[in-house]
Amino acid sequence: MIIKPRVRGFLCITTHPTGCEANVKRQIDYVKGKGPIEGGPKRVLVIGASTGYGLASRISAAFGAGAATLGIFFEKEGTEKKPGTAGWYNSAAFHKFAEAEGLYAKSINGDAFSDEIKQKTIETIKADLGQVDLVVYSLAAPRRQHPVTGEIHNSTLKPIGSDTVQKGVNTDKEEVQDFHLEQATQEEIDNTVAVMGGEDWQMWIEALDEAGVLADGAKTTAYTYIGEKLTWDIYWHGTIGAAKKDLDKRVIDIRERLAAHGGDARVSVLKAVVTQASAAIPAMPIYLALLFKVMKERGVHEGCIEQVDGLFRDSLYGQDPYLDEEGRLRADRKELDPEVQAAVAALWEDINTDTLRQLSDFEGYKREFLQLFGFEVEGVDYEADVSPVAPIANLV
Ligand SMILES: NC(=O)c1ccc[n+]([C@@H]2O[C@H](COP(=O)([O-])OP(=O)(O)OC[C@H]3O[C@@H](n4cnc5c(N)ncnc54)[C@H](O)[C@@H]3O)[C@@H](O)[C@H]2O)c1
Repeated sequence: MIIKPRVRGFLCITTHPTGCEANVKRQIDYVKGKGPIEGGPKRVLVIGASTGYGLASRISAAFGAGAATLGIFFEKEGTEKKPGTAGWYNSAAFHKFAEAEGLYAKSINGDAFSDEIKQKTIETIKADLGQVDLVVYSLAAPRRQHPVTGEIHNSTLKPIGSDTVQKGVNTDKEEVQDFHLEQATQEEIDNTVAVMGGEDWQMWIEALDEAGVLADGAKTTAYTYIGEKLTWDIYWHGTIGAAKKDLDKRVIDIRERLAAHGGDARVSVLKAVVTQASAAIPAMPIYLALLFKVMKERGVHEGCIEQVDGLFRDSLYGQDPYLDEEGRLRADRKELDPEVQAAVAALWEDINTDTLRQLSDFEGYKREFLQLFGFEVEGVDYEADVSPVAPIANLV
């Protein structure tokens, strides 16, 4: 089959297996090029392991620290007629490369919010690894069925306290528009916290700990974004920010639990990057296009793998971690550099449909967006026939 991109809003409904494999390979090569991660983890569980920051975490652990990895994700397999999701192909490629180097890799495809998948994970760890010494929590989901109440919570991306008008780019028409965003109701805030807050992270750690599968000294981290004034209305001060603040609350108990066995729990703050999750956030595409322009000009542009590889080396397993006053690990320092933020803010003022391409790196944003789905990846022959059926070796 010849597969071409078909973009619908913030999604691309087709994916390219060869392009996804090339993306994974590039990330592996990046990590290997940096050399081994001193004192890195050896048995790692990654929840949300198939795309974005979770995939980069799995790659950093495996190819930087030589770790055995167990990955949890929710993806769709391709058929002869229809491509699967990008995370499926990424994982198939990850398994292929890991196994070629003799690295243990197993994956579980299912709903990480459920008790069933937590149990399956625990059984797999017991059978194969005994225990794990790092748990990365990198889920980004639009909904969650609560395992106790059975209730389905849907997350929303809205401001809190008042309606706002936010400049954004209509990615279909490629026009800059004002988007009117209605303030969230309390119910919407609560539902977003239920999906993207820390309860599920805490449930995971409690279940793993009670089953005795966390090694002495085990660490865990969950990822967050804070950003600066430009995105605060929609992010940090909005519904998703409320969920992220819940991580900051929950981490205290999680840390206490792990500290009892010499371990640690941290929220890690990562920079804004293009992922399937961030493409759905209003104002993020335009912010990213401006941020790319400014950070590329300064030679400090980074994507998922550069961020996570740095987080592992400098902070999670570094001698002198970048900690903030709240005890979070910070990998977003270059994005929040006041000079970078001031430059983005100045461009933001002047951006409109006519100046979109001149003032921002919208082309770079679009390319990275398509690359998430395996398109526009260098060195890939998109005219070549490709099978959408790609098995994942060692799927539990
Ligand atoms: N993208 C950014 O700019 C950014 C910045 C800082 C922090 N973060 C945080 O990083 C984390 C990961 O986000 P991302 O941007 O890499 O997202 P992503 O969409 O690329 O990845 C989400 C992952 O979660 C998995 N997943 C979703 N629902 C699931 C379910 N029910 N069961 C099992 N797996 C499920 C997916 O399969 C995938 O592996 C999030 O906490 C996000 O807030 C993202």
